[in-house]
Amino acid sequence: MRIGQGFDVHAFEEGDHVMLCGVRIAHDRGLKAHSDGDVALHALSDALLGALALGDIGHYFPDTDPQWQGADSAVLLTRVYQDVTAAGWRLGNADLTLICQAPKLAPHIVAMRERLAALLDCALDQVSVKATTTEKLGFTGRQEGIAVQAAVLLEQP
Ligand SMILES: Nc1ccn([C@@H]2O[C@H](COP(=O)(O)O)[C@@H](O)[C@H]2O)c(=O)n1
Ligand SMILES: C[C@@]1(CO)OP(=O)(O)OP(=O)(O)OC[C@H]1O
Repeated sequence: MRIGQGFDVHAFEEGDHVMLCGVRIAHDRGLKAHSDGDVALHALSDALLGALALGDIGHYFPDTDPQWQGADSAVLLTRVYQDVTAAGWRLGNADLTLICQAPKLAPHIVAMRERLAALLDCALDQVSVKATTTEKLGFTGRQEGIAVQAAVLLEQP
């Protein structure tokens, strides 16, 4: 077994939605990024890479490369997971904590888990998505951005 963890932050900017775990969520702000800004998929991708000591997504998909401008982070995650499976590993389980004061994420948790399960070709109970505020403290509490922590366990089939 291998364990990995990932962490990512993106700041809010003007916009009308955020992408989280591949799900489009209406909001009065967007997330500033080179890609589509899916901070949750970035943290998860980093956790998968970290589990196998393969580096990070900035190394795989540099934000200086126009190829990844506006990229769908689901495509990036899929590429990362292809490398994981090609190396002989598969997901045991993943657990994500999404940290923001807003938007309210509870109504979207099931859709996010379903999307992750589809992207990682696994069962729903292998992917957990949780949300927490920081009680209005810090940059997430001031609604300046969203942070995500991800943990994964990989197994060899
Ligand atoms: N953006 C968020 C943050 C939290 N929730 C849910 O609210 C509940 C209370 O959160 P705490 O800050 O006290 O940890 C909890 O059940 C979260 O799932 C949310 O929906 N959206
Ligand atoms: C995804 C990539 C590539 O488009 O850019 P961003 O969307 O800015 O995201 P980040 O988490 O800063 O780093 C990974 C990237 O290089």
